[in-house]
Amino acid sequence: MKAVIFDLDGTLIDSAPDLHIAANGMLRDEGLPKITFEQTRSFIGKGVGVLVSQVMQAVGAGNDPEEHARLLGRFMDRYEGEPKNTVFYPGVVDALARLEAMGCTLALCTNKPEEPTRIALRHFDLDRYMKVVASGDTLPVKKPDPAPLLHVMRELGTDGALYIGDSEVDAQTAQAAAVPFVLYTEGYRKSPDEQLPHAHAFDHWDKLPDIVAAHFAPSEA
Ligand SMILES: O=C(O)COP(=O)(O)O
Ligand SMILES: [Mg+2]
Repeated sequence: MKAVIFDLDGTLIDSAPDLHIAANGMLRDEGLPKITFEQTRSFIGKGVGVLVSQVMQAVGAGNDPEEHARLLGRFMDRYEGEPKNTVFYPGVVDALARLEAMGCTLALCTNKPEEPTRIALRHFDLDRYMKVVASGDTLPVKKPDPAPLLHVMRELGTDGALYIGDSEVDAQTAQAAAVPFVLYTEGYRKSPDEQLPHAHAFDHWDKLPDIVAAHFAPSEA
């Protein structure tokens, strides 16, 4: 099986604008100061719980667990609707269609919680491509733990795959799962691309089908 598993935020879709609007809306409700777009962007990748902790830390709102749970609830109330300012990265839909036509089996492994993942997949008509979906709360652990990625592979019934993602968390997850990692360089990573262990990298989705084809091509030997 040619299994290709994708990250969501920063890889297929640029969701940072909606996450930023939800974060600043929550802060405004609480009478707390705003954060910058760059701050929000840098807080994406480890799930909404970590994002809200980092927002609280950035505005000096402490780290009390009850306060965190309350603010997370307020954040989710604002985030969970239809995405309004989230867009595909250029070329994603064509690339997914080409991969499918090449006989690849596609799946998703994201740290975004199940409900907003479901809404985003439906909104962007991505659910038709993804045979298996693991979200941030599908298992008790999230990426960079390898369990969610291994879970997707088990559900697909394969022991080999490629993982496509944009961040340090995705690179670590793939490494821990012993799955080759393909880095999309235009997402939310904070380190230079050479510091993220990867088998291949691409900066435009037009380039991914050839990378996948070469990876799964039978070797000459
Ligand atoms: O919810 C997040 O923090 C990131 O989600 P991702 O795993 O799709 O990048
Ligand atoms: Mg990501």
